[in-house]
Amino acid sequence: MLLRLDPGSCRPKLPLHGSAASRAIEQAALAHLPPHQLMQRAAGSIAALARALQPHARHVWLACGPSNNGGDGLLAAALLRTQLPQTRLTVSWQGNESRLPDDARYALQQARAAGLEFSDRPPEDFDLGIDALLGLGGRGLGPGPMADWMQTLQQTRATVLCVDLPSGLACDSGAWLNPFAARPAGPRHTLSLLTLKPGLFTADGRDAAGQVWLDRLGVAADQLPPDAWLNAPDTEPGPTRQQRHGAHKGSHGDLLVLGGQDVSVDGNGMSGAALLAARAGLQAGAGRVYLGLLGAGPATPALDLLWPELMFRPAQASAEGELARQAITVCGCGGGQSVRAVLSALLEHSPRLVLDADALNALAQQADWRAQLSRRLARGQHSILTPHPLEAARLLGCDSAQVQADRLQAARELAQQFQSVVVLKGSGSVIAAPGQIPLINTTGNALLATAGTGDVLAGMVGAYWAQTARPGRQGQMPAAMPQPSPDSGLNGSLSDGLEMALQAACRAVHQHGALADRWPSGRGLRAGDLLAGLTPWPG
Ligand SMILES: NC(=O)C1=CN([C@@H]2O[C@H](COP(=O)(O)OP(=O)(O)OC[C@H]3O[C@@H](n4cnc5c(N)ncnc54)[C@H](OP(=O)(O)O)[C@@H]3O)[C@@H](O)[C@H]2O)[C@@H](O)CC1
Ligand SMILES: Nc1ncnc2c1ncn2[C@@H]1O[C@H](COP(=O)(O)OP(=O)(O)O)[C@@H](O)[C@H]1O
Repeated sequence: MLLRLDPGSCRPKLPLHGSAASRAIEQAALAHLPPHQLMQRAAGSIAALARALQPHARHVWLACGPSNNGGDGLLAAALLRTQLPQTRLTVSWQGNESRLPDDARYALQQARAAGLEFSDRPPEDFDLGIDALLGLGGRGLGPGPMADWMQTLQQTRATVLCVDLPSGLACDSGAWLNPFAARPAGPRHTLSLLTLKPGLFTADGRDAAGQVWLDRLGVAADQLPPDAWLNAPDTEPGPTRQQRHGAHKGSHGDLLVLGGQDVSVDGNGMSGAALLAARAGLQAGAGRVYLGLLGAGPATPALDLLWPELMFRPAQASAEGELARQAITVCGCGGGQSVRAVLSALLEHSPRLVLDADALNALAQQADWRAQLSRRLARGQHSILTPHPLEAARLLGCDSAQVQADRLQAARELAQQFQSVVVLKGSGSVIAAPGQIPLINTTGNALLATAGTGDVLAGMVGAYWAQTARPGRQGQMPAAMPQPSPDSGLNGSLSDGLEMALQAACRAVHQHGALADRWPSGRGLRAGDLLAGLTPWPG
């Protein structure tokens, strides 16, 4: 059965299996099925999707590689020959007949028996291209006919259907291994077979894959634990605040935002970043939002005229005093070097701390703060880190290309090292918690690639967390909080406190991306535009 995956509405939470698990599931299935049955199912599914995508195609080009991915394409071509008698089909095949796996050899025989037209040159004109060059076993394409075909498939304005994975996309990480960019010119679809692969949803994967489809080929994928889950927080509307009556502003949690370095400090004024985070916190439903601007000078505002609900407080006194011990604190947005003045106190006292931007950069510079952060969980204090790839790289002591080469691993490593929930931002944000299977977010797009959207996210994370976890209620799951389901990707050993942090992060990241996905096409998106769309937890 074909399943179309729509970002933002993937429910229930779907498991993602990397190459090793996918191969193990494939081997187990092959052992119980008659010869060639699995590949026949794969070919049937490819042919069905090809017909659905281009029902009136005049010319279909199938580029087929040297092994089973190519076998899928060859067998689909044989099927399409009988299913689309009026359509011209051209097959380009590259491989060594003496080294073909059994299924692929059978597929080549079927394609030849069907009387298909073979050509080493892509047709001048085609309505549908099928990329069946490399799948699970693919490496980057070196120079040669396959690389030329792949480039044709990237440059064409015709629809392209990738079989299992776009050729040369790393299944486990979404890293694009080819020397040319993963930036298709035309509409693109990927039909993932048997399992959904993590690489389709993060790093270069989303550009390379386009619209993702899944066919499990009649094989259950629950035999092996997944390598990741798709992030699908419960978006069913619960009772809205209008439908609840007993609450007061304290019931919705307090949020303290510390950041926004004043321009007088070193000429780098970033007050706007903290204002965005604080406004986002208010709009995402925190009951009370306090704002401490760092490095305040005589001209530092003490009032947000557009959002007078925000309460201004001296930053350092708040970090060291009662407020930081009670509230959820979001620290770092536009903090510059001034963030150093408050970080140590927060790491010591704050029960629930979101660290973003310059707070992460400061941590990267100072080993004793990193050690302090790592010890917080054991002391019952919880932390959420929201790095973009460069901030993650600074924390890990590598460069951002290395982070992007394996985002899942980078997020897992950060979560483990700092005993924190981690949101590694960017296309396909990865959310990880210590010892847990990470999640990949499906919402969001490059409209968010503009200054300040990360500050809005940090405020949202803080606000959702404030509504789910309040000091003094530690260990209790509020009624509004969806309880972890068996398929939630969270194992039983996750403490309630960490679970709440993880759920707040998952929900915030999902909603943040969904706002950009719903934004009218053709209109630019400023970070501040996101604010109007924010809703409190859970309504
Ligand atoms: N068995 C079945 O019934 C089913 C199979 N299925 C399908 O099989 C796919 C997995 O098949 P697969 O394991 O044969 O791997 P695939 O990706 O086709 O090729 C790997 C080969 O290519 C070679 N190679 C790699 N990179 C290269 C490069 N740059 N340039 C040149 N050569 C390169 C590599 O060479 P080597 O690394 O050994 O030197 C190796 O020989 C899976 O994605 C799905 O589509 C499903 O439909 C379910 C049913
Ligand atoms: N191409 C993209 N696709 C999806 N989300 C993106 C993309 N680019 C940026 N984002 C999102 O936008 C936000 C940017 O955050 P960040 O880099 O911290 O910006 P800033 O510090 O300017 O606020 C993150 O939530 C990130 O995941």
